[in-house]
Amino acid sequence: MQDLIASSLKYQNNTLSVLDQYLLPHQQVWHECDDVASMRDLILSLKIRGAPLIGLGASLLVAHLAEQGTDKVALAQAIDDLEATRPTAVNLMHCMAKLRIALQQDDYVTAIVSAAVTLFNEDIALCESMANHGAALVSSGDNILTHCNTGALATAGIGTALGVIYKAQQRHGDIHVWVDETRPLLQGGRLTAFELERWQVPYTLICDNMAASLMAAGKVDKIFVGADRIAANGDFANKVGTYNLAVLAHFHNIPFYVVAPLTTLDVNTACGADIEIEQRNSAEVRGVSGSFGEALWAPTNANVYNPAFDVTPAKLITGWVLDTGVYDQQQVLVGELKRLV
Ligand SMILES: CSC[C@H]1O[C@H](OP(=O)(O)O)[C@H](O)[C@@H]1O
Repeated sequence: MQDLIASSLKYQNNTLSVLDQYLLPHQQVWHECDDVASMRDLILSLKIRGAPLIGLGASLLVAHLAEQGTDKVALAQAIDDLEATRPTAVNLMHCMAKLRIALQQDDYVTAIVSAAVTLFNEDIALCESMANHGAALVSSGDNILTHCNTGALATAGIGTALGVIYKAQQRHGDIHVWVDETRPLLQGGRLTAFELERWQVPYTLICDNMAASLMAAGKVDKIFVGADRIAANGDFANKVGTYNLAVLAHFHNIPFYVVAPLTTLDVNTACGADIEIEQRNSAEVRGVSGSFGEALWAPTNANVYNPAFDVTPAKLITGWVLDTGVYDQQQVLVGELKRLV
């Protein structure tokens, strides 16, 4: 398989490597991965994360195993095992479905490798398209609020919502970003801040509970977030805390956009209530850990509610920014999204 290089995932000299996003921004550690158990651990521990990226990482591993001579039965099991790691981000299921089709071909090794490479290169192009469509919605001087991390670290390209912000900054040169730190795993404070600094985009880091007062003070002009799964009716699941922002944006009449590639759209899921929300380990809420070590502040046995995502209803969304264009509520209401796939 050819070399494939992205910000936090690379296949180089027949070796698959993952940048440990749990240790960013203060440590940059790459992990080599050549088996399903390792990839499952990397995905479950969010060392590799981001809806598009986990699908691409899993796909490259299966392609690597195929080239190494793994038999069809073991490859089918690998696809099933990887698909079962995280239930919400549909990009993973999209990628695994493509590999299952490839596995049915006579020359399944070539077909799987070709599918994995295509998925990777397609994602780069999808990011560019989303960014161009989304950047057209940004005005000079905008203060944009974003949640979690949706940049190059989470995709093979420049990202989804953060790709829009990056492209808008290239065009205007005067935007500012409010970055939700995004508890409990701090993808915003650790990863989005890291990426915006790299891109020299002015930003201000805030705790998630500060967004409301910024909106009330008129300091937020637009909100752009990513998605893990968009249902057929336009409802979507995204990092927990996204719904909070959507309700606040609606109350304050602030445009609220979801940015995602078509691989995030799941027309087989009718509405947001049908999206399975990943429940994560209690320890993530009782304290925090990362490259700095760990801190435990809650009682050791504190009961915890820790959904990784929440669901935002279509009625709170101003626009859906996809690689195919921008869609408003009226278009989504009449089923425009379903016609895209
Ligand atoms: C372009 S990434 C989309 C999505 O994935 C993130 O979740 P996680 O960090 O748990 O993988 C977050 O919800 C992003 O908005």
